[in-house]
Amino acid sequence: MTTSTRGATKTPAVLVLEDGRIFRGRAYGAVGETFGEAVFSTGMTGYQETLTDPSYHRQVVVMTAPHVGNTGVNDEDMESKKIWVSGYVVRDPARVPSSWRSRRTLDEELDAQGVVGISGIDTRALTRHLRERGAMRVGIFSGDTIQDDAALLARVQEAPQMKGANLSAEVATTEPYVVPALGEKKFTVAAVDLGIKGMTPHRMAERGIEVHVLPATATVEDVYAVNPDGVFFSNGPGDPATADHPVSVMRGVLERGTPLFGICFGNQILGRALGFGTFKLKYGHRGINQPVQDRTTGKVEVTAHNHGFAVDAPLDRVSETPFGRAEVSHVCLNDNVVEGLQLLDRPAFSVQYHPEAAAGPHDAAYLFDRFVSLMEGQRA
Ligand SMILES: NC(=O)CC[C@H](N)C(=O)O
Repeated sequence: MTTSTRGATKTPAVLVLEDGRIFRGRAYGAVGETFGEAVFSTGMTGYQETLTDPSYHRQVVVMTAPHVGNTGVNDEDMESKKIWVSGYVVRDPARVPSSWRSRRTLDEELDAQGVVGISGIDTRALTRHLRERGAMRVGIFSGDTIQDDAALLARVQEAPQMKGANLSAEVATTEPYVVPALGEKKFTVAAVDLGIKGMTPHRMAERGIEVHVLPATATVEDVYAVNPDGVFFSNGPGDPATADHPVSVMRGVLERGTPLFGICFGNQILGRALGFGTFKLKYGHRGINQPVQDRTTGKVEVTAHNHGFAVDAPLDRVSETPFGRAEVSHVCLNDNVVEGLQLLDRPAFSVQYHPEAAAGPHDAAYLFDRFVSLMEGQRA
């Protein structure tokens, strides 16, 4: 058990939404100011994985779970080397975390990494506001950065929008690296890192895959230089409409007919490579309790999500694309948003959600096995 050395801070903090709504609370984590897109996550657990998911870069995450920090921070559950959220909003922070794995409090960790947060606000009212009005820009200000409300609002309205943001290069590795297969090596996969979570190569390694993680700037030649049995495109932050380079690399992979799998941003890139559009959802899907139907089997799975954009593809028919026939393989049962795509004439598929399950239920783990089957099929 770790007890906070910081204690419950009394430093005032203000959260200002771009439409002028204001919430007042207390500083949580670092004291200062921050800006981003306000989004809410409905996960009751898994805050460490959320905070370190690079797809949250430039987003201020509002937790709908009222009590956050209960299990502190451990050294095992990070999905990348640092916290990527640009701000963190909680209602009631745990003062004394309790877990045998805890090493520090969440408050201390946020402070150590310079992440500005706010606590003690009505996160339910804030979430309802975002649900009605849509995701929007937000600023959090604490300590000396607090000015009069009009001045703070003007600052928020100057902050960059998420629509049109090209962010993969800001989070992805700059150097290639290899995640070795666990046990016998059966396949080699080139994984294009657009903001990859650590659990994803691990899930492949568990299946005998040696994963060559490549920078977001990798070319088709870089991908084939590792002599891959399959190619993977990762999750990542930003607007998929800006991801022209990965789209052209993916088209090169589809032309060659190498088995291909994409997750989240990777699904949006497959959508674009096939000629579909992408669009911004009103407030997105974030959490670990989202129902999805696999239309190829009819089975329903409960899944982890983190996306603010989606693919615009027809649900009711097979589409003709430059790479043959394609269909929507998965759909979200809450709102009919496209959650997966598959090609019928080539070994390629993707999902909009997170089968790596970090955090989240493991219902969708079969998708990694599907990728393995495609690679086995190619060898047969
Ligand atoms: N997790 C992801 O890959 C997110 C993809 C994209 N940035 C979105 O918000 O929809």
